[in-house]
Amino acid sequence: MIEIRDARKTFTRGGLSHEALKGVSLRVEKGDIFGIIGTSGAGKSTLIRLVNALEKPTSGQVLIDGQPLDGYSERELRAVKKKIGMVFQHFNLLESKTVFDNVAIPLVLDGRSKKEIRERVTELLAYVGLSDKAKSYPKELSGGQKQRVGIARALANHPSILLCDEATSALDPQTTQSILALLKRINEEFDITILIVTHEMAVIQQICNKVAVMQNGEIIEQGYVLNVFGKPEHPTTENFVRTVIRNTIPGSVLQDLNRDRPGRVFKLEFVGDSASQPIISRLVRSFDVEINILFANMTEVQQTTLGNMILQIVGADREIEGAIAFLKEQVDRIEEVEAI
Ligand SMILES: Nc1ncnc2c1ncn2[C@@H]1O[C@H](COP(=O)(O)OP(=O)(O)OP(=O)(O)O)[C@@H](O)[C@H]1O
Repeated sequence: MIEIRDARKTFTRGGLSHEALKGVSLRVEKGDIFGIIGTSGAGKSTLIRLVNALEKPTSGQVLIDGQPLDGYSERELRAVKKKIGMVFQHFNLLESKTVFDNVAIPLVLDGRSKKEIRERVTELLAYVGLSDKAKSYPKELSGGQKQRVGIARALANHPSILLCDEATSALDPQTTQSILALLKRINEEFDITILIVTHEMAVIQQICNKVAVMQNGEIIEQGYVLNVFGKPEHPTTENFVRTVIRNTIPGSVLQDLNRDRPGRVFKLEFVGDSASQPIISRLVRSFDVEINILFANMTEVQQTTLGNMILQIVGADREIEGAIAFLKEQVDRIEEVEAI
């Protein structure tokens, strides 16, 4: 379990100070895949560096399994850090060492025997699917393979926490998928808590169960991924959600629509079961209206379907009002799109 309590971090350079974290609090429970998303400079990396004690907060506390990091001696802190694996955006592999030797680094530093190292590295390379690359050098690997080496190295000491700083940002979409699948498998099979920093909402959507959105050194929204995706509160969160769940139509379409066939346009959102109900056919059977579906989309988040639809309702005012009242009962959110 990771807990951050009102952490502030001020960097001072050349007489100028910058507050990178302005009182951040969050709690990552055992077994979570917790995503931190934010634009560049939001403070994400600084936050993750507090968790592995690469930085100390200017004020506030970081607790691992209930114990504050600032309460440990240097020696105790080293033991705690051994239980925290780190995966980096640019892999941070040693180019002069083979894949085997890169994965072995934490074990060598920990003073393990040659036999132990050989067994553990062999096991890890098999786990990440790179048994045949043990003698290769990093420059002979693809980006995805390099990241698998980075992940194997991070797992070497049987950590209970894995920190991933933009672990897929340097990879193409297909490789990103396979690395995310590997992280999810690690979380499930070894019960490793994962804290993942990213600027891509698709990463959050695919593997995280909880998310915190950061902006200018603050957490502006946090919660279960399904809730945040279903009902983003802050405009920045809404913008992030819209990068993976689109729900807009071009203004020109709206303009043509209202000129050719005046009606009212609504955005609907469905969560879970309501996404699979035949709501539109019930609507046209119950009210004397015409429905023009302009956009429809379904996305899966945490094994739950989120649906979005934009539709135009044409008909007499009274019928449209009846249809809106019906929709309000059936869908999770309804919002009128203003005419242009
Ligand atoms: N060691 C440092 N010295 C001075 N300023 C720093 C230092 N580390 C980070 N900062 C500043 O703190 C702010 C937050 O940086 P941080 O790297 O945590 O953001 P980020 O959200 O991870 O951004 P990115 O996605 O671009 O990495 C930035 O304005 C950055 O310039």
